Amino acid sequence: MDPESVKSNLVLILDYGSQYTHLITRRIRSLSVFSLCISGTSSLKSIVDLKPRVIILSGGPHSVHSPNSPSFPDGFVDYVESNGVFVLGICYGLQLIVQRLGGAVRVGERQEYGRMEIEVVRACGLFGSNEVGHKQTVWMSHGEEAAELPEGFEVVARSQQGAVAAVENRERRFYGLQYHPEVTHSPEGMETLRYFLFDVCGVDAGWNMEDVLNEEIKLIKGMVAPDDHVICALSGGVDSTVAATLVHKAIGDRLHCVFVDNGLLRYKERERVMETFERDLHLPVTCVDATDQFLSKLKGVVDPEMKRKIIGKEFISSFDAFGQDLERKFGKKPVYLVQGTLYPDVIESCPPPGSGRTHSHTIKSHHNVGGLPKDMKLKLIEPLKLLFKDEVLDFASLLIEFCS
Ligand SMILES: Nc1ncnc2c1ncn2[C@@H]1O[C@H](COP(=O)(O)OP(=O)(O)OP(=O)(O)O)[C@@H](O)[C@H]1O
Repeated sequence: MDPESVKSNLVLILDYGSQYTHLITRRIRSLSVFSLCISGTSSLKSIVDLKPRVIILSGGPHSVHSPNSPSFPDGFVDYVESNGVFVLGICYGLQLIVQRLGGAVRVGERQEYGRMEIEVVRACGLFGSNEVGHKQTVWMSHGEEAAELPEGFEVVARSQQGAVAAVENRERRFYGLQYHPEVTHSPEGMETLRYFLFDVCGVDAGWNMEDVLNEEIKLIKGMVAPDDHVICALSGGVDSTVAATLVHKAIGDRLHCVFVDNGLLRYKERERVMETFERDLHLPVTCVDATDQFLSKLKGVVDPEMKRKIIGKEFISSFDAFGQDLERKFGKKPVYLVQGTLYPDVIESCPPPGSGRTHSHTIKSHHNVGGLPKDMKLKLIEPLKLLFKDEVLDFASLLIEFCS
């Protein structure tokens, strides 16, 4: 699928702090549809800029009645309606829709936690061809419930206790599930997400790792000028190795990898790592023996936090020295630093919604040794920053095929 089609089928998750939000993102991707997760309190502009086809409002630990409970921005409803964007609220997300569109949410007499049975009470795209009367087990986790629906909304499923379990307003393209379809305790949950995305919203599937790989190579080639040099610090772990292999595929030997032996490696780790890089991955790597440098600085230090800081600082100084060597050799300072940042690193570096801390749109990159210096001149290349770990493993298998 070409990058434009991927973008035009984007499913955007607005995160209200549920422990399952990443799982929703992951589940949607497993249906070959690209999805991104941003804070539920993001500005309207940051939502509009992404031009999502579908928006999912996640669950969260809040009450819609709390004064500081997180919500979508003003103008959101107008925006989605005038652009034909479909919206699905899950748990707290459903309650937000109900409350903000003129219905009422109250503390339920029947607070529901754990496995429950729900019954379809009205034929609806969310449940595909399942007819009225179809029962399924779902995972509930809510204290409040939709007590009055906004005008034009219909209940399409109820729990065994009679609480609202699913709602829709087809005309306005708003849908809601009080339960969590993304968890395996809702065995038919994936089917429901599938019906919603493909039958209700008409999303096209087709996002795949091969396209991601080709697109990343294209991006890196476009970004790094022909006389630019790039550094990558390799730990021997999956993330930096995959990132480096990809960048090497894109720019060849203008990538310079460094592996630092800090004297704290496992038995024969240095030999094993270097052999893997050279023999199996054909990745040129310089091994820096900094054992004395690290161990002399760590001598006598017992506080673990202090040790961590010293190690971080010494790593940075080893990378600096490596950069200077390259500058002497090529007559130009390296311009970029490759990092194996993953999507969870990116998401986790945003403050949780409702925490009172402001959401930052500049996502900080925190995947590095002991923190990068604030005045660092190197620009970052983070080719894996939109992928989850298991996606990186798929990506790696593909990359190995691609490189062999
Ligand atoms: N011995 C080392 N030599 C060079 N760089 C290193 C070394 N150890 C760690 N790094 C760098 O620091 C980053 C973060 O280190 P950390 O041990 O937290 O890795 P990680 O998050 O598990 O990722 P990875 O899978 O790449 O190891 C690594 O990705 C790598 O860029």
